[in-house]
Amino acid sequence: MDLSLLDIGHSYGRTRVLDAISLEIPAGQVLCIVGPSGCGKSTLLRMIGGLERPSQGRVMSRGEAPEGCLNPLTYVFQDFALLPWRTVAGNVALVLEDHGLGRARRAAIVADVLARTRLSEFAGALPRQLSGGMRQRVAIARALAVNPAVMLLDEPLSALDAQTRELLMEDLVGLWTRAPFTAVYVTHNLAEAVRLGHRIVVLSRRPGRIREIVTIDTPLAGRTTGDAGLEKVQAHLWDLMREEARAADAELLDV
Ligand SMILES: Nc1ncnc2c1ncn2[C@@H]1O[C@H](COP(=O)(O)OP(=O)(O)OP(=O)(O)O)[C@@H](O)[C@H]1O
Repeated sequence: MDLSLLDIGHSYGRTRVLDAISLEIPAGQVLCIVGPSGCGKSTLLRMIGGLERPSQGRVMSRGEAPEGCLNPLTYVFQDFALLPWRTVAGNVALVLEDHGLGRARRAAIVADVLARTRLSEFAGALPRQLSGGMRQRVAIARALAVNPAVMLLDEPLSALDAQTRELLMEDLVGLWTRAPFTAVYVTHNLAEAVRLGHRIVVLSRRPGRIREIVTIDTPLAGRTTGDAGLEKVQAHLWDLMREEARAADAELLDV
């Protein structure tokens, strides 16, 4: 399933948050969205996911969701959003309830996504027994369980330390390489964007408009931290954002 954003604009009261956003989100690619604080990245993601309706424009989908898809647009949040009283397997199984799947089918899906996220041996653990990185792997497993048409990730690695982020990026690349998925990935972190994005959309400060869309042709599996080509792209992204990030920062301090 491909998504198209057609001339999206949005205001909260008198505050213009997004303006003239037109964008293609083709199946099988990871699209990263970067931009200064408060430029409307999360708002745009909520609109793509149908949680909020834009004041102008629309989000269109084309084509079928993948076979076995139980929830076409599925979120992964920064804070993991796991139920503390449910085990790892229980948290993943939760999203499979009420879909008319038999017990065996549900168990097979849970086993499959826990294996893909290397969590099988932690199936019976509770979230509080896990590290932050593992909790986020559970959240990713839970998202994969519904076989979404598009996975919507809002700063999924921001709560994690640098080493854990690195490991999670490797996990995401591995997951995508074995079974390509479609994702929209909002991040502050330009290093994450150049590691994970096939295309990177740079938004201006509020109201967020598209400043540039950067395409990276290097396959995800071939990208490494410290790669000179990627660092050059990252520097270019920062050039696009630096002044606006400073202005956005000052604006927030004024409030
Ligand atoms: N429900 C809402 N009602 C009113 N204003 C809102 C609402 N949600 C977001 N905003 C405002 O819209 C602007 C964009 O917010 P949003 O969270 O989308 O930006 P962002 O780019 O994701 O920010 P950050 O990088 O800091 O996470 C901000 O000024 C925010 O205060």
